[in-house]
Amino acid sequence: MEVLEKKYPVDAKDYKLYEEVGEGVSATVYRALCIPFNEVVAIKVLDLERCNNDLDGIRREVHTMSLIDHSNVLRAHCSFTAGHSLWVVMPYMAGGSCLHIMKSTYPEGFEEPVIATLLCETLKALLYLHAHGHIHRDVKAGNILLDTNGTVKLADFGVSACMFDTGDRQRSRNTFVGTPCWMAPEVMQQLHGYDFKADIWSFGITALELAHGHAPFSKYPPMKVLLMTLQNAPPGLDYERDKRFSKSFKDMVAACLVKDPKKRPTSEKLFKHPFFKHAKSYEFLARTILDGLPPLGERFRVLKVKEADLLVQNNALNGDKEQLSQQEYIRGISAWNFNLEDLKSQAALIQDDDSSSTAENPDLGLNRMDILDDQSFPTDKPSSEGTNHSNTSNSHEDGFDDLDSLEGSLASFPIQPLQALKGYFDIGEDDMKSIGYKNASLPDAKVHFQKTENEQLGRTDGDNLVRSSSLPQFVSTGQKKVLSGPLLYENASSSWKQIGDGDRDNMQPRHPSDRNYSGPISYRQRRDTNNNTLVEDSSEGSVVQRKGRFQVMSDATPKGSTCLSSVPGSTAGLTPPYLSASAILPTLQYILQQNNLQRDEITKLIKHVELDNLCESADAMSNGISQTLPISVKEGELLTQVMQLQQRIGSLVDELQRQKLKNAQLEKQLNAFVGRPEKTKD
Ligand SMILES: Nc1ncnc2c1ncn2[C@@H]1O[C@H](COP(=O)(O)OP(=O)(O)OP(=O)(O)O)[C@@H](O)[C@H]1O
Repeated sequence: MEVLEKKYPVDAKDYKLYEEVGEGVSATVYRALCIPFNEVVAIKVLDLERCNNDLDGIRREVHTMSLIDHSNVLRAHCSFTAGHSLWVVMPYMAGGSCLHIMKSTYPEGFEEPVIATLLCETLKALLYLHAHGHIHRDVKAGNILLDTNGTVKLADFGVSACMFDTGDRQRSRNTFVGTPCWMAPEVMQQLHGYDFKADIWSFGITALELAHGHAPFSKYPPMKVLLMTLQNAPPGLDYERDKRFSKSFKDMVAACLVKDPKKRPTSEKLFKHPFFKHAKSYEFLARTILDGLPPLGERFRVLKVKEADLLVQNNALNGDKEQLSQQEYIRGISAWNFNLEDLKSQAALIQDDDSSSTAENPDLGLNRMDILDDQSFPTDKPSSEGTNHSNTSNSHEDGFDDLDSLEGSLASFPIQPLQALKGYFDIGEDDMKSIGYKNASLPDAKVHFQKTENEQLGRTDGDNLVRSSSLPQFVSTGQKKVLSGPLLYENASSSWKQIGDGDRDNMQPRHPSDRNYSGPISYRQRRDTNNNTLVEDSSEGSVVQRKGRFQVMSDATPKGSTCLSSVPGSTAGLTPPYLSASAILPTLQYILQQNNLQRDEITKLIKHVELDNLCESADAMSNGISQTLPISVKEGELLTQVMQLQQRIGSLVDELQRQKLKNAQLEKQLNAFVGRPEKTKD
C-alpha cells in the first residue's frame, strides 16, 4: 500500500544509473538509485528512435502498466522521457530473469519442482491480466523475473505490448513484431486475430524453455521458426531426455501447445491442472536457484563477455553474419519485425484444422491434446514412459535437422513453398526447377506415405504421421496413405519414408540425392554435400534485412508480389476431377489475397512514380524549362484548374476580340447609315 502512495520523481536527474543488468531489443535495463528515496530501482531505458510507435502510445501503455496491481506482475513506478529515450522506473528484481539464471547456472534447464513453482507464479500473473482484459503477448523466460527472496514477477507487460503492439498495429502498419519461438500459430497467421489464448501457447513454450534451457526451434532463423510452428506438430516433452519429467508436466505442456486456440485451456482452467500442485513456495526458489548467485550486474557482465567471445569465435570459424545473428537469437534477445503478408497468405492455406484431417481419416491428424480437449485434466500420475509420440531421436527434437526435412515440411504447403518464399530466400526459377518444383501442379501428383508402425497398430497419434502435412487429406484405403491433389510437392514419383519412430515432423524423401541444390541458389540453408549436414549459408537474403537485432522489414520492397508467380492460377484448369471444392477454396482465397496485395503494391508504385515525375518536372521548370507538369493527385488537380483557367481566359480574350470586331462592323454600318464619315483608326 505504501508503494502506491509513493510518487516517484519523473526527472532523470533524480536517478543515478549504476551498472547494466539487462538488455532487450530496444532497451537497456540498469540498476539505479532513486536519489530522493534512496531506493534501488531498475530503469529500463528505451531508445525511442528504435521503436516504431508514437510516444503517446508508449506513455499510455506505461500508464496502464503502472495501474496493474498484482504481486506477480511487475508494475512500473513511473516513466518519463529523457532526450531520445523513455525511462521506465520499476522495482529492481535482483535475481534477474529466469533466462539469465539458466544461462549462467542451469544451461540444461531447471528441475521440475522449480519449473512448477516458476510457472505457477507466472500463471497467477496471467490469470490476473486475462481477468482484467489484458494479453501479455510476450511470455517467455526472459520476462519472468525473480527478486532475491524468490518472488516471481512477470515483466514487460505494457511496455512490450505498446512498444511493438499498439492497437491495430498489424493492420495499420502491416508489420509484425513478436518473438517467433514463443509466438502462437494464430498470432503468426493473423487471419482471425488472436486473444489471450496466445499467452497460453507462449506459456507452454516457456515451460519447454525452462525444462530445456532454451525454447524449441531457438536455433533456427525466423522464417524457419514460423514455418515449423505452422507446419509441424506442436513441440512437447517427448524426447529421451524428457523422461525425467512427470506425466502431469507433459500433459500440462501438451494442453497449452495445441494449435487451435479454442482447444487450449484458459488460464483459469490451466491453473487447476494437477501439475501446479507441485508448486512450492518462493523461499524454495530462493534456496534452490538463487542462493549463491553472484550479483545480477556481475552475472550479466560475465554473460556478455561469454557471448562476445562466442560471437568472435563463430565469426572466425565461418565469418557468417547470419550465424552471429543466430547467436544473438540464442541469447534470447529476440524481436522480429517483418512483413507477414506472404507467410500469412501461405498460412491461410494451411489446413491445420485437426478436425478436417481427422474427418478425412480418423487415423491421421489427431493431436494428442484433441483428446484432452475441453476435458478435465488427467489425474496426476508420475510417468516413466513418454507421451504417445515420444521421440527417441534427440537429433530432431527442435525441428529439422537438414534441408530435406525442411522441405518435407514445406512440401505440405498447398502452394509450391520455395517459389512462395523466393523473395525471402533468393531462389531463382532455375533453382526451383532443379529441386523438382514446377509452375503448375500436376493432377497426378501424389505423395505416398508408408504406413508407420503406429498406424498399423491403429494408434491415433497423429503427430507421428501426417501431422507435418497440413493439407487436406485425400486418403485412399489400402496399404498406403495417399495424399494427392494438384497443389502438392511435384516430386511425386519419389516415395517418402518416415524416419525414426517418433520423428513426427520430418517426412523425408527417400532419394534426397535426386535433388540438385547446385547452381545459383542462394538459400539460407544449404546442404553440405559431403556430410549431409545442414550448414548455414553465409549469404543473407536481400529481402530479409536486419535492423537492430533480427528485425526483418520488408515493407520497402513489394515482397508480396514475390509469390505471385507461384500462385497456382492455372490450378483451375488443372484441377483433377477428384479435387473437392474445399481444396480449391483456399487457393482461390490465396489468389484473392495476392491480388489485393498486388493492387496495393501497384498503387504504391504509381504514387511513387508520379511523385518522382512531379519532382523532376518541378526541377525542370525551376531551371526555366517549361514543361507540362504530370498529374499528381493534388498538384495535378491544381494544374488542371490552372490550365482550365488559362483556357477560359484564352476563350474570353477570343470572345472579346470577336465582340470588338462585331462592334467595329456595327459602327461602320451605323456610320454608313447616317452618312457620317468613317472614323479613322488611330
Ligand atoms: N526490473 C528489472 N529488474 C532486474 N532486471 C530486469 C528488470 N527488468 C528487466 N530486467 C532484465 O533486462 C532484460 C531485458 O529487459 P526487457 O525484456 O524488459 O527488455 P526488452 O527490450 O523488452 O526485451 P525483449 O523485447 O527481448 O523482451 C530482462 O530479460 C531482464 O533480465
